[in-house]
Amino acid sequence: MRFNLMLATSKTIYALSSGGLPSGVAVVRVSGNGAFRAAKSLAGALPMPRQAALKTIRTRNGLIIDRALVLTFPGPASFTGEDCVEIHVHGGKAVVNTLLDELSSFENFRLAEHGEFSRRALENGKMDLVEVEGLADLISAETEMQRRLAMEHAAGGLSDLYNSWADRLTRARALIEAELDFADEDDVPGSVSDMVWADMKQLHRELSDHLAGADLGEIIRDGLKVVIAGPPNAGKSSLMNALAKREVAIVTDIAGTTRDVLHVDLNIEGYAVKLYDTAGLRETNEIVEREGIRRALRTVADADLVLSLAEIGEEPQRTFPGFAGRVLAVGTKSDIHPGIRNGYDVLISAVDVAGLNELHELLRRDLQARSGMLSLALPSRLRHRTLLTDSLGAVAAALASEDRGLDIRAEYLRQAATSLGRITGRVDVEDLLDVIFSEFCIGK
Ligand SMILES: Nc1nc2c(ncn2[C@@H]2O[C@H](COP(=O)(O)OP(=O)(O)OP(=O)(O)O)[C@@H](O)[C@H]2O)c(=O)[nH]1
Ligand SMILES: [K+]
Ligand SMILES: [Mg+2]
Repeated sequence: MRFNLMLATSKTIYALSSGGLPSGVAVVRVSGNGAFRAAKSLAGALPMPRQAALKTIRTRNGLIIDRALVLTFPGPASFTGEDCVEIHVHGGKAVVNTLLDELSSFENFRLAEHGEFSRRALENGKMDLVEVEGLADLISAETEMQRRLAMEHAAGGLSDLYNSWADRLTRARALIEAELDFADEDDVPGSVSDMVWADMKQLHRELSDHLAGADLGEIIRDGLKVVIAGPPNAGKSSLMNALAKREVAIVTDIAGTTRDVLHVDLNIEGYAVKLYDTAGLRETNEIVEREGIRRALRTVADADLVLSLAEIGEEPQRTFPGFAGRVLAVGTKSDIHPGIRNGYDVLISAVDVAGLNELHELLRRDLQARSGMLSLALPSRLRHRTLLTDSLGAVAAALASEDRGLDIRAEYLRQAATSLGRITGRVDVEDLLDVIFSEFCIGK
């Protein structure tokens, strides 16, 4: 790990780590080299590390704040890597405020900044960047699939993969260096290159497959963007309200009712779905409506899936400018058009729910088809995608420059490993020689 322990002189931080007040219990967390000193002052003798004890918490003036569970976690075997203390008080606003006030009065103490406990964990090598991101996602996860994806990241599944790839790149370079530097000596196996490049081809495949999962990772994390589009009065806003189970959008029989893009978050079978209602598409000179239509088309272009609505009997639009994804043709108002079925993927009515269940089922199946692979070691952020693309590009460049010098090809592999290292925040320092010496007995 590159990060060093430069925190010896830094401040001890504290914060309310549990949710909003009032609550049954509130957890105040303290981290830093003053944590135990403060805990002793507040609670008297401290319990054994990692064991809870019920203590009376007092200000330095002897005022009792509360009776609370106190836990200590000596560094470096703590979340942040520093000495940490948890105080579980009753979750009253005044209780917590008095405790935080008291903590603020200790020398070199201050309120933690956003994410600062995790940041210290990162700086102390307790977690890498992907794990920190995973933890943040885990805390904000609202659907089961978001939770599972975040858990995979927080638990190091993705980091392990990137580290193993970075190790392979390092090893490949070590072998190339060996070939360059010690080509005359007997101990270096012949045709090392063949081995290296076969493995790099394989790595290239694994990287591309992994990148192909980025769409899904981002969809699970950010939600599938489903956009309702179609002509005025098709029943778009009525569908939005029916799926949201509340009156999000204004519904009238006036064509051109919706102007702004409206949005609700849905949870469909554990997947997050972002549903958008848009202005009815038609030719118009009315300035406000035109702007609404421009926004509608922009939203469609950014969609993962479009629900193209048309009142039964009308032709649903099958393609949209700038959108290459899946379009579901939805025939609306089935209650007043009985018996017609052809030309639509699903028929719905905002006044009875039969078709809505079918639409729900289509969405569920679409999401499941996208997540056909069940491994959730997927990149889930643009940052991951960008660096993975860089890494893949560098491996491809190394593979493609057969007619160039080995040193140039090795340099590409170094770049590939650096990009992977940037994802985890673990940009490898040079341990090339270690690898060489461990694999060959060059120092004879
Ligand atoms: N009978 C029946 N009427 C419907 C249904 N869905 C919508 N309507 C009616 O159709 C009219 C238009 O509905 P909206 O939901 O406002 O249509 P929209 O596509 O959002 O229209 P714009 O926002 O103007 O583009 C309203 O009078 C609705 O009550 C349905 O399933 N059955
Ligand atoms: K309308
Ligand atoms: Mg509308």
